Amino acid sequence: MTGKRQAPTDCLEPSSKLARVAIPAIERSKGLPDYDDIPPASFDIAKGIRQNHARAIKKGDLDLVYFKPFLASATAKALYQWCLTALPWYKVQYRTRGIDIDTPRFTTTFGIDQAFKPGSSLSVYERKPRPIPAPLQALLDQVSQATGADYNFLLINFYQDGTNSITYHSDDEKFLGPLPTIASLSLGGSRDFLMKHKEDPKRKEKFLLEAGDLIVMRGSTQAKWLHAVPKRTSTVQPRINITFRKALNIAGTNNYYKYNVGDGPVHKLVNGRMQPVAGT
Ligand SMILES: O=C(O)CCC(=O)C(=O)O
Ligand SMILES: [Fe+2]
Repeated sequence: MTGKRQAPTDCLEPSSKLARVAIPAIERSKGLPDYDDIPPASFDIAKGIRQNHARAIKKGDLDLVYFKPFLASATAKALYQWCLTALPWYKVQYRTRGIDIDTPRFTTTFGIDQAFKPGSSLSVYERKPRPIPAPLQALLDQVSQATGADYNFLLINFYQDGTNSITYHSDDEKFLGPLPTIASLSLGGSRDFLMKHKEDPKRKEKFLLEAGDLIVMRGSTQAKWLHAVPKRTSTVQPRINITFRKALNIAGTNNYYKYNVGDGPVHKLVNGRMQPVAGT
């Protein structure tokens, strides 16, 4: 796992946690805010894409593409601020194998799996899926174009400070299919991104992910490697990470909303810190 600083329960956090298809208006459900209220963005993602900054990192069963950066600095900043203030955030708590888990970061997600047919009932889902807000759909389209892969979900993490983390895991759930491509965009403060091989402990990688960077994990990377953003005791600036994925079926939608939205309150930024918002 990620070392001594990791809270023991953090180690048990499941790895689980992204529609080019337009999602129809979704009926409101209790406990979910009105997503039509997500404000539009003043920036134009398409104009903020930096070209020709991609490097392929292929070492046996490790298959990465690192865009450093993918977004121009001003666009990365504007997107960070917009995500932080416009999106509903959650701090999901759940019980697994008899242990209470408090997710050590804030999360949110948008999207619906590929099996969903527009017009069919959404009641089969454990939690109502939410349409991808326009600025994030524009971003998803650019990431899709640059990486040559399709995505239908965005999973978004907010690491408020060094106590926030994601433990070693791989995004290898069956509902992603074999050899999934997962693209991961960093915004805000820099954080270390660690990778280690599942079978060969000598094989390790470390990347300092900075604002605007996009790292893409492809091929057998999820099957053979783990990745983590460990806790830090040194001062780190708040960071947002957006991952792009393609869930093939309902299991993906149910899993992603369970672990990234859950049933608790929405959190918003109040005086620079995330706070639960009363009444939501
Ligand atoms: O924050 C990051 O860079 C990694 C996030 C991640 O691995 C995940 O959400 O599955
Ligand atoms: Fe991951």
